[in-house]
Amino acid sequence: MTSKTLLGRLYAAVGTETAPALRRQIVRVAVYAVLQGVTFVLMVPALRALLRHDTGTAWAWIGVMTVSAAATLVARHLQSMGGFRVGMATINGLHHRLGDHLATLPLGWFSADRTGRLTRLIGQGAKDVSGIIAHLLEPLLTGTLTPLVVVAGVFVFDWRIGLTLLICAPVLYAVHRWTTRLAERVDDRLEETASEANGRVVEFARAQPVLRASGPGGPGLVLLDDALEEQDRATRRRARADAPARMLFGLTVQLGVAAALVTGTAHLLGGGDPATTIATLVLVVRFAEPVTAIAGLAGTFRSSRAALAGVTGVLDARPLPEPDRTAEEAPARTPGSAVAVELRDVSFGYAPDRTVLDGVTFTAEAGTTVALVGASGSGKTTVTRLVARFFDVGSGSVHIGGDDVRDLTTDELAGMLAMVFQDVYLFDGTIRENIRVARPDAGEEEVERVARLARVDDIVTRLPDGWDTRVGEGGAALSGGERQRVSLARALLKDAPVVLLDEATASLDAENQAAIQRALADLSGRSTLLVVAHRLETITTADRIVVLGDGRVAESGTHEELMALNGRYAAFWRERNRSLGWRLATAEEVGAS
Ligand SMILES: Nc1ncnc2c1ncn2[C@@H]1O[C@H](COP(=O)(O)OP(=O)(O)OP(=O)(O)O)[C@@H](O)[C@H]1O
Repeated sequence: MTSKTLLGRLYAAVGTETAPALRRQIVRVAVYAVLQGVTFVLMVPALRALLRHDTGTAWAWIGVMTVSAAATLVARHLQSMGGFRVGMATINGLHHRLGDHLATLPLGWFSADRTGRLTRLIGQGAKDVSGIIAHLLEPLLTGTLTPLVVVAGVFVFDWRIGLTLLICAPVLYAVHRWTTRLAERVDDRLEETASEANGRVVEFARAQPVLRASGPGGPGLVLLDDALEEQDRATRRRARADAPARMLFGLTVQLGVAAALVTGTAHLLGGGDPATTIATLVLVVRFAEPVTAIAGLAGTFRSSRAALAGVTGVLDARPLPEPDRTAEEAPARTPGSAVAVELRDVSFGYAPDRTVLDGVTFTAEAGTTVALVGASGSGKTTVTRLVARFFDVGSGSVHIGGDDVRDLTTDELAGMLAMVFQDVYLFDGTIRENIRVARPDAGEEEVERVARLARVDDIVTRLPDGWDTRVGEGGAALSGGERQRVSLARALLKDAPVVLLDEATASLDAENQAAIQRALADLSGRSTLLVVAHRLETITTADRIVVLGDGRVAESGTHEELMALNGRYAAFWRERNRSLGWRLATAEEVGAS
């Protein structure tokens, strides 16, 4: 990445709030870089006068140089303080910008791997971006502006040496670009292998029960080993690529200096003024210092580039289009009353070449319970995600209360829905706080009522500090079924017009089954319930069953109607009953023995 695109991206990333402060900081650093160059240049007339034994003129120039050096020091102090200040403001600003932007992104954007990368981005990434301002701006500008001022000064004193340096500049730039590109290629590979290795380590830790069952040296360990070895190889390749790149750049700079020396010496031998030439050549050496410093920072440049790319990648993610109207123009609605959910000829695929839903049409009338049934992968969960607008449909439309979900703002849609999905997230707070998230102004009795209905009170009595027990990050202190019960309590408290429920696929214990049943009974009538149903009880008691197959609605009706049809649903039902019967029989046998 060139300095220009780095700065351009930096501007875009920090946003309009921090951009003016960043601009001022760039000016501060630029003033410092130019002053530093001017101080270097002032050395030439001072040195020339000394070489000519003209002490009076020399002292005058040394005086001017001292003033310039003092100004450089002040500028340096101001830019370094500014760098720190603007860097801190950038971290804060980026956290807010990322937070605000994330809140507008479709829920479907938050896949597991993205969420993993986001954690790193918000912590380390924001720091790395602010590091560009605090630590990279200075070498970047002093590595370009200071040498430019030096070259201009050299021109004033000896145009031949100046011209030699000017000819070297594009060569230097080309070599810098070339070596950077080479190193970037190795870097990309290193980044890839590091991500792969990180993923494998997490997988290795998470999949311990499975891996242990497959014995030592099992496939998990082999995969992790391979990933770590690949990362190791990439690290060594980078070290091998880095050193020659840096050496090549340093060599080019030295060649430039040597060319200037040769030009100067030739001029001297041809009868040029020795004082001016020698003083100018001393200045040339000054030209090399900041330029060479840039090469030493190549690695930092590249990691900053990666951090910036990560941040801009998130900030560039497109939010779902919001309707172009004010809150007052929102469709009128009776609060708390159930509304119909309708899918009209909906087609959708996660990837363009793979259709998951292909012309799905059905209606869940207001206040009814609709069970979505179908083979694994038939798109049941996808239907609920489209209703909640995790993604927008490919074609067709989804309506809630008669309105296309795309015509509702994110807040309006969120206000109408309660979601009880399998991957329930609980905040690291108490259970009470976790339920209350659904409706912060709910009274104490109401919270306790819904907790009883979802049988959260049973969980509470088992916990060491009862209601005040913290549940750990993500609800780690609770089992999956218990987390879902807290989530059910949230849905009950929210009393949303539409409730989307993804029943656990794993067979539930009696307590969790009872919790779901009571919650569903409480919600039915008051809310429209769309349930990805796995339990036979939920399915048979639903007002309507929608059977998905081959991306379409294969059958739809009540349990009795579908059984009479003797099609896909009847086959599914017989199959489920058989497996359930087998399980019950086994349980009885176990009990009898
Ligand atoms: N985030 C995703 N990205 C890409 N493909 C996905 C994603 N989520 C689901 N799919 C694919 O879409 C298809 C439908 O998945 P969906 O989860 O809706 O099925 P389901 O009927 O709910 O399955 P199950 O009963 O096993 O939960 C599957 O082939 C699945 O692999």
